[in-house]
Amino acid sequence: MNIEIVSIAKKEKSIYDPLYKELEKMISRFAKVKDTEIFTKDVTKAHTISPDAAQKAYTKALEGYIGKDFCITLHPDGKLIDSFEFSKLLNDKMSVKFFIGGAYGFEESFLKKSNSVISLGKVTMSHKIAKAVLLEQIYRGFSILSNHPYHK
Ligand SMILES: C[S@@+](CC[C@H](N)C(=O)[O-])C[C@H]1O[C@@H](n2cnc3c(N)ncnc32)[C@H](O)[C@@H]1O
Repeated sequence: MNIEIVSIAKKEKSIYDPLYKELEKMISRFAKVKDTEIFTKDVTKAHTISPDAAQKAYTKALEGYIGKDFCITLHPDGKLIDSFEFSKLLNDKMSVKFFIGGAYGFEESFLKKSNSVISLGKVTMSHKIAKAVLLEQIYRGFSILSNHPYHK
């Protein structure tokens, strides 16, 4: 199975990189994870204009990715699900794409194009922390599906 995490984020070194690597290694027995970070010139410019302009720029930057495969968008106001429901989203899929937004989140039209819009909890996290939590839930989800003791 292939998983791609597409984030509105600058391609730069992060203190979380070793954690991402470790979690991706754990997941690798179940799926291959591709980590795609996108931050276009339009996004940089839109950030100086308004939150609406920023959201529109995110949609434009991500339009080549949404609509292909099973698309799951992470959004603080999305459907609050537990790890068992999360695991069902991974079940029987060849390719899944997860989307993590920028500082201003997603515009409604982008959310409507997603197959599923989920919340990882009622708190708002930075995109970098959201990616770490997402990776851990992906590993936990596969552990649930394969009855591996990690999830207990
Ligand atoms: C800094 S947050 C954006 C906050 C923005 N005010 C909003 O309402 O979406 C950046 C990204 O991290 C992800 N994120 C942060 N907290 C989340 C949560 N509790 N559940 C799901 N995704 C979350 C989302 O993809 C979000 O677009």
